[in-house]
Amino acid sequence: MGKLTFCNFSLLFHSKLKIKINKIQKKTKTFSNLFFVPNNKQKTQLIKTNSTNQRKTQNPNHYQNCNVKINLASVFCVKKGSRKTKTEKEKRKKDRTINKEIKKDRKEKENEISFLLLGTGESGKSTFVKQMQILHYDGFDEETQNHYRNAIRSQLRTNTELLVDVADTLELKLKKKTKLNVEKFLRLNEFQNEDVFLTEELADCIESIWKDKSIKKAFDERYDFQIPDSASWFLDKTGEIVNENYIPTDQDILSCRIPTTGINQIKFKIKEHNWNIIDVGGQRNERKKWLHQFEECAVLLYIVAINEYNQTLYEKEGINRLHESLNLFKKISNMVFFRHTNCVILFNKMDLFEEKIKKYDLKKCFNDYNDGNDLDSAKEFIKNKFYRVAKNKNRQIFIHFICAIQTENIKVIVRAVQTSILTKLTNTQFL
Ligand SMILES: Nc1nc2c(ncn2[C@@H]2O[C@H](COP(=O)(O)OP(=O)(O)OP(=O)(O)O)[C@@H](O)[C@H]2O)c(=O)[nH]1
Ligand SMILES: [Mg+2]
Repeated sequence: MGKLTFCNFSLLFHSKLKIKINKIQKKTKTFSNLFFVPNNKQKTQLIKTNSTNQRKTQNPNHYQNCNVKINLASVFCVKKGSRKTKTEKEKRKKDRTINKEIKKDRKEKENEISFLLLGTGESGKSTFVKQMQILHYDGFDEETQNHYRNAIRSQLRTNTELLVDVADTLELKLKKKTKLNVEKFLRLNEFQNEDVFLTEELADCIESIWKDKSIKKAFDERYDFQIPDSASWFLDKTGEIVNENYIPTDQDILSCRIPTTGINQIKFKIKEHNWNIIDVGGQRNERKKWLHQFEECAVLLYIVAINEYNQTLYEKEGINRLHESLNLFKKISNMVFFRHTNCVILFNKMDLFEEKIKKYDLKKCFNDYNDGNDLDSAKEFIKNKFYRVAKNKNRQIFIHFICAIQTENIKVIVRAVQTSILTKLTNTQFL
C-alpha cells in the first residue's frame, strides 16, 4: 500500500469516527469497505480543509468532498472477497444477537408500566403479587411450595401457643383434656428440633386444643392480641398439613403470611403492556427502603386493609392500623415524587370487613362516623377519608374494594385497572 496524495473524498463520518471512503472504493475495486480513523493531526486538517472550502457547518460529522492528505496505512480496509476468519464471523454473529436483544429490551421497556405497591404491613401487598403469579404464571414452583409448607407448619405451632396464652390472659376455662394437651404441647414445642417444623405428636395436641370452645373464644378476641386472621384456616386442616405428602394448595399459599423484607418484583404481559409490579415490605422498619423505588413508579397501587380499623400495629402498640394507613397515604401521595402520579387505592380484605362491621362500630376508629353497622355507609366513609387527603387536580385516583385471597375477584380488578388507568396512561404518555 503506497501513499495516497490529495484526492477528492466523499467522507462520511461514522459515530465512532470511522470514515467510509466512497471514492477509494470506486477507484480501487479490490476494496469493498474502507474505513479511515483520523488521528488528531488529521482531524485538525479536516477542520481546516472544511473551513477553506467555506462550509458553514462546524460539525465534523458533516465533512464532505474535502481535500485531505491521507496516509493509506491509516486506512483500515477489507479486501473484496477476502475471507473473514471464523472468530470474526462468530464475533459478528454474537454482536448481531446482542443488538437484537438490546432492541427487544428497549421495545419492552417502552411498553413497560411500573406499578409500585405500597401500604402498611399485612395489608395484602404480597398476596396481590401471589395472585399475579397464579394468573400469569400458572401458580407456584416446587421450591416456593416447600418454603410455604415449612412456614405453615411452623406457624401452626406459634399460633397455637399464642391462643393458649390469650385464653390464659382472659382467664378462659379450658376442658380437663385440653389442659393435659396444652401441657404436652408446651413441653414438646419447647424441645422441638428447629429443622422439624411439625411432628404427628404435636399435631395431635394442636388438633385437640383447637377443638376447645374456650380456645375458639380466644381466637374471636384476636384483634387485641396480634393473632392472624388466617390462623383458623390452617388450624382447621392440621391433620392434612402434618401429612408427609402435604403440598400447600394455592389457597394455602395465599393465606400464609410471610412478612416481606426487601423488594420483590413480578413482570407479565397483558395485551400490549408489560406490567412490572414492585412489592415492598410495609412494616415501619421496611419503609426506608421504599425511596429507591419511587423513580421507577408510573402508577401507585396503595393497599389498605379496610378491616383493620379495630386493630393496633404489630410493630408499635397503641397505634390504630387504619389511622397508620391513612397517615402514611397522606404522606406518600403528597410527596413531590407522586404529585402527578396516578393512583389506585385498593381497599382490601373486604370479606373480613363485611363480617366485622356487623359487630364492631367504626366510630371507635373515626369519631365523626355516625352510620352504625351499615356496610355501604362505612365503605363510603373510609373511601372519602383517603380520597380527600390525596385530592389533587394533576392526577386521577381510582378506587376498588377487593378481596386479595380470591383469585376470581383479583382477575376482575386487574382488568378494571387495565382499562381505566392504562387507557389514561396510553392517551397521555405513550401517544
Ligand atoms: N381474609 C383475607 N385475608 C387476606 C386478604 N388479603 C390478604 N390477606 C391475608 O393477610 C395476610 C397479610 O398479607 P400480606 O400479603 O403478606 O401483607 P403485606 O402487605 O405483603 O405485608 P408486609 O409484607 O409485611 O408489608 C396474609 O395472611 C394474607 O393471606 C383478604 O382479602 N382477605
Ligand atoms: Mg409483603
